[in-house]
Amino acid sequence: MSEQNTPTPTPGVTPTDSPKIGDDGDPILRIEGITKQFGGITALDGVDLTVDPGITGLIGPNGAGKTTLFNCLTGFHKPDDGRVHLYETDITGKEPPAIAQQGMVRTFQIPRELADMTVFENLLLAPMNQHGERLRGAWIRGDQFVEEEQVIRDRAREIAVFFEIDHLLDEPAGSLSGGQRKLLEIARALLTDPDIVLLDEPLAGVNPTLEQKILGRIEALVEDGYSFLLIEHDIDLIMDNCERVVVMHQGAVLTTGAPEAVQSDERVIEAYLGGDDV
Ligand SMILES: Nc1ncnc2c1ncn2[C@@H]1O[C@H](COP(=O)(O)OP(=O)(O)OP(=O)(O)O)[C@@H](O)[C@H]1O
Repeated sequence: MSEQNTPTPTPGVTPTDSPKIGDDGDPILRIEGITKQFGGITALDGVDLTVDPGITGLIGPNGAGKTTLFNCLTGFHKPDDGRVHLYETDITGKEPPAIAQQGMVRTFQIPRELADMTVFENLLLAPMNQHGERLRGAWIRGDQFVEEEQVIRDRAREIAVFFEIDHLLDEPAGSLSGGQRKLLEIARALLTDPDIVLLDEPLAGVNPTLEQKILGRIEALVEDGYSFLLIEHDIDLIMDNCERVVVMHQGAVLTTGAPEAVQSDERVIEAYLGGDDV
């Protein structure tokens, strides 16, 4: 990422009691043999993958299985076979709130905000839905118990400032532009205090200025110890902004590696030229 896109990191985004793990280089995610079928369609055909700290791009032609993998990792679909470990914890088959409590959340291609509620109310809902130890710890400052709702409200405001949507807090979420909805979606994910966020095409349909803003925020969050797995169809954007790239094809991992290596891999070129658009 270019320096001009780098925002000032906002300390308030990083919870005081939740050190981001991964400095020692251990993988965040270990995915072993994940399969998923829909009727006669094999969407995932034995996905093996480790995801390291930082920002990892996930690419592949249409129908490669990227979104289905996100769904299987975050509990929205139950895999038919295989295991998923988040750090040392086996999270296979758990429900989304339980996986969020363990430290992994996802955003959706089509943001899922509640249109009739305000932006602020939408932000408050995210952690309220994720009651658990991870957030509860943040409510204790020293020996003093701070009322949970006030802490959540404060963090919601901090994160809104960080994503520059604080001027919209009282607006109905349904009145936001497409790009602002994407910012709200990521902000909501951050409020659950994750270690890793799975972003499903967060930049699709976003204008270039906002795109750079979102990328800048992600970069700042990575510096703060958060990790991201990012589905994106704009290959140049993935190559410019990701430390590692995973390529999926026909329900399996075709290859992983540094952007330059992946870009020049004949199998990757063939997969994309083989029919589908990027
Ligand atoms: N709920 C579902 N029911 C039936 N088939 C599904 C379902 N979800 C996904 N599929 C099928 O599984 C395969 C993988 O789809 P998936 O959406 O995971 O691919 P993708 O790589 O995310 O594609 P795209 O880049 O177009 O979003 C496709 O053949 C798709 O039609």
